[in-house]
Amino acid sequence: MASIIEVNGLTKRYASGFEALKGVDLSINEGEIFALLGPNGAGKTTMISIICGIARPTGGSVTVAGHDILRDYRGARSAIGLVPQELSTDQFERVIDTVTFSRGLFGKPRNDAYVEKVLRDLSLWDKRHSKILELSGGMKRRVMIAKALSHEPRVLFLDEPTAGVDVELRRDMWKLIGELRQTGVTIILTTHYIEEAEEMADRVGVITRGELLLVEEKTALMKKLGKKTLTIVLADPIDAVPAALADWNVTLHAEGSEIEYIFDTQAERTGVSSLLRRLGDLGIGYKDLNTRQSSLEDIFVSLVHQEKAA
Ligand SMILES: Nc1ncnc2c1ncn2[C@@H]1O[C@H](COP(=O)(O)OP(=O)(O)OP(=O)(O)O)[C@@H](O)[C@H]1O
Repeated sequence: MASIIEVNGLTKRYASGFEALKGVDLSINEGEIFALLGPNGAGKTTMISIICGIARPTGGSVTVAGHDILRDYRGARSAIGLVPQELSTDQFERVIDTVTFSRGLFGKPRNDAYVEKVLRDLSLWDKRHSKILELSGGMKRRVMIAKALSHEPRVLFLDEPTAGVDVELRRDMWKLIGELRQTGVTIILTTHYIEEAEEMADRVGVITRGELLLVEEKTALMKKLGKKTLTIVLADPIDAVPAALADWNVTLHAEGSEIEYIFDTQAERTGVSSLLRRLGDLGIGYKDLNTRQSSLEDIFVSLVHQEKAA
């Protein structure tokens, strides 16, 4: 598959001396939806800002559609549409004017038919003469996307496209992003929400503390993520995990009153029923059981641990 973005050995050290990116290598395939996942402060915005020419790298190189972001900034930038996290648009402007104007900023000749298509695709055509301030939050977000698409970019960056929006709007946004992909545009989105990546991405990259820990096909990653934690609340606390439970790799918590067992929900045998049977055999009673899905946080933690162990 042809790549549209090539990031090589990218580093960023802020003036404060803080190293926000520590040598990132990444290749984005043309036409894919790539989700960049990471906790707060991982370096997602820094990376996007560098690719989009808003921040300068300290080292390494980036090309977008073959254009080096430093040597050929204009070429690289014109291949990119950026939808920032915050709404940044003149509230008093009318929808169609702001989109037309954005196109002009990139030196593209006026093309009313294209602007109409973008507005229709984003269900904004009926609102084209409305002032931005008259629109709902969801529509404002769509105006931001329309602006980003106004100069016909080949890559669209969406920084936290659904941060702080309700469930319904989030679903609408996912549908919309799926539709945009059908038009051939490559989409890179940053998110905290694992479901967002699960719903949309072809590939997922996990970044933490300035390092890209992994880049994987979503389906492969989901297999890894299909883990749950079972908490067994014991009737009476125990001092240590009995040797007879060694096969389950359980851990003791809450001063010996809870046993935790992490299991793979995709596995043929999760080990849950045999664990409970073994507890019964050992005469260890329990008064409550609960399970929870591994959160993104858990996944990061386990990835970081794996990384350290390796
Ligand atoms: N201008 C700056 N000067 C110094 N440090 C900065 C600057 N901008 C960002 N940082 C630091 O770099 C790190 C990465 O920040 P960045 O905004 O890229 O993270 P992020 O992954 O986008 O986080 P979030 O999910 O919170 O948006 C953070 O520790 C942040 O404090």
